[in-house]
Amino acid sequence: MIRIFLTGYMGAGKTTLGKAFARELNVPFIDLDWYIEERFHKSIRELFAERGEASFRELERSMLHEVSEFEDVIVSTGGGTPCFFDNMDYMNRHGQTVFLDVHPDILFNRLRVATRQRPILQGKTDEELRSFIVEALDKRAPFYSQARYRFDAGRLESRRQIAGSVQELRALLNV
Ligand SMILES: Nc1ncnc2c1ncn2[C@@H]1O[C@H](COP(=O)(O)OP(=O)(O)OP(=O)(O)O)[C@@H](O)[C@H]1O
Ligand SMILES: O=C(O)C1=C[C@@H](O)[C@@H](O)[C@H](O)C1
Ligand SMILES: [Mg+2]
Repeated sequence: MIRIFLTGYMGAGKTTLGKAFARELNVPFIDLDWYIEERFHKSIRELFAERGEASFRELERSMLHEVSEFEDVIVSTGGGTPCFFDNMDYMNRHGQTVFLDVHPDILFNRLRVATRQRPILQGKTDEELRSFIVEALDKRAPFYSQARYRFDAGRLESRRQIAGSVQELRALLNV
């Protein structure tokens, strides 16, 4: 049985790598953000706006529990998922966990072109975004570091790099 949770900050590559990894292993892929959006027929941005973050986190936790029941699955979590409740511990008990560790400069370059659909980053200037990322990584490090594996996902900028990263991840997890 393969049940793997990919965690990491926004833009770390959870969705990109998770999708490619699942295809390689021939197991279903679930992106927790997409799963929530489908279930509630609303975007993450709308859910944040309508319910507020605290209520979103409750809902995210219950959806995490739901997808953790599946056998043979690659789950890409939301960027904040590991940092609330006992979610990290829960994932460690239910499968293999990976922290996609990416340098803040790379995250900045990836995220500055895509802040619109990410409610937490919306409306920030470049300088605000840069320091926000550094501070958030600092705050979240104690949670992300509880993942069983750490993987450098800094090379996802082309199909070739994604394919290479998939092979490296496969070797790390021995699957
Ligand atoms: N087809 C592609 N071609 C080139 N680069 C890509 C492609 N797909 C993804 N990337 C790169 O991978 C980065 C990681 O994005 P991704 O959406 O996978 O992160 P994430 O961890 O899922 O973020 P979030 O928590 O916001 O959902 C992108 O910003 C982009 O730089
Ligand atoms: O880092 C975060 O807190 C978030 C990341 C996204 O995946 C979404 O789950 C949402 O935008 C919150
Ligand atoms: Mg994603």
